[in-house]
Amino acid sequence: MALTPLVYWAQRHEEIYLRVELTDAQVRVNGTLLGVAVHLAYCTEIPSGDSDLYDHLTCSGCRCISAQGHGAKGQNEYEFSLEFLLPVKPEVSHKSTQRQVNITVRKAQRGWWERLVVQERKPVFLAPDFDRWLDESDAEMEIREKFLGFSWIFVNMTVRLFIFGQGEERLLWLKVSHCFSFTDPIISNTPLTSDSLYDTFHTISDVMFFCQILAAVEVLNAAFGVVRTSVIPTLIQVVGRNFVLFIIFGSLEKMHNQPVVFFVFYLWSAIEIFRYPFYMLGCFNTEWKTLTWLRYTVWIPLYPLGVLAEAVAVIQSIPIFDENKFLSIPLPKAIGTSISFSYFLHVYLVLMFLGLFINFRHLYKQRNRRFHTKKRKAK
Ligand SMILES: CCCCCCCCCCCCC/C=C/C(=O)SCCNC(=O)CCNC(=O)[C@H](O)C(C)(C)COP(=O)(O)OP(=O)(O)OC[C@H]1O[C@@H](n2cnc3c(N)ncnc32)[C@H](O)[C@@H]1OP(=O)(O)O
Repeated sequence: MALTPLVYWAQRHEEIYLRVELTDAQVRVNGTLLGVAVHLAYCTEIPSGDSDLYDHLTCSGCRCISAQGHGAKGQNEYEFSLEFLLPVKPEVSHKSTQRQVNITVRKAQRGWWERLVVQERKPVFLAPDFDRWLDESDAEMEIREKFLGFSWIFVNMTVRLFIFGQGEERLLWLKVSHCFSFTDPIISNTPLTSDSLYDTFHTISDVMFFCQILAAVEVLNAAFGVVRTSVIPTLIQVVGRNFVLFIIFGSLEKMHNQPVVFFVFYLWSAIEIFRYPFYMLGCFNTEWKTLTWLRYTVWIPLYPLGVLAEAVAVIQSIPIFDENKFLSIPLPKAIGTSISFSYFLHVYLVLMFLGLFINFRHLYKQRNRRFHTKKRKAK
């Protein structure tokens, strides 16, 4: 008689994770012993007979899953069936180890399920997977905090620009030309500390540090498949921003009063006030067309401008790193000098434009995928 293994589960908005405890499990598919694997079948109703019958079944609204394993130890057969609360997609991915089988099932519709199975009393072999467990509120809190942080930054900077910018003797073009002055980063260091363009770092940096540390979670989310996004573009985005924030601005006091900080922070936050609400609505299966359009369009001018502003910051920091030797690599006394960090910054400038190219292409594809799929569906 087949035994029922312990099955642990957790969910995200798009996926269900099942962890089947099946020590040394081996599985037969069509009679062949495949080693550690799992034999899954979907059906619209719980299968009554041999689940091999359901092996290649594809259905648009699958509701249940059955898995069958063959344990090497004691030659036990293992089997379980679950009838999901809501439909799931027919594709399934699974990974087996010596101790367990991890199964990922995609929900047919994004959303948070109140429980996993149709019946209100959960089967005895089913338990929450506390290693991966997230409440709906946990999943949304992270986006909400980043959104609130970036909104605060954006609104604060806009208000300060209007209030402190008024009555200013300097003309804006002069400020911008200061921002783009590569030769003497100290020129604009001293005057007008009340000017919003010059004291951005002091007023905004704490919140920006907080938001960008939190943004590192986006890479983990992508890497562990919590959200449907590519790891490389996310990594480039987070590493690129954090390099400028922590190394260029954070570690160099002389950069703190540079107007370029204003432009970089403003451009970064300008996209996030659309991106995070777009993700938040997505969590509730809701779409607001204007917001979707803004999320997938505003980056077109913002991304190149953002990278350009970052490049200006990097170029402005080069003479400072040369002067204070911070992060330079000391060489043996016989050679008697050190390798300045500015050499790395020159290489980084090239990497930035490579990163811009990769992410621009990624966002362009995301835009096409989003709008063209929608158009096809509408037809
Ligand atoms: C290897 C390291 C090398 C380092 C080299 C460094 C070089 C650095 C150079 C580049 C430096 C760039 C610095 C940045 C500058 C700026 O930011 S300038 C300002 C303008 N910026 C932008 O416009 C970029 C904004 N950022 C992004 O868009 C993303 O970070 C992205 C990774 C670039 C793209 O996002 P992505 O997630 O891939 O696309 P989406 O279509 O939005 O999402 C895909 C699906 O995933 C869902 N989703 C994603 N996140 C969440 C979430 N947190 N919660 C819920 N859902 C989420 C999303 O809804 C999509 O799902 P579907 O709707 O079902 O498709």
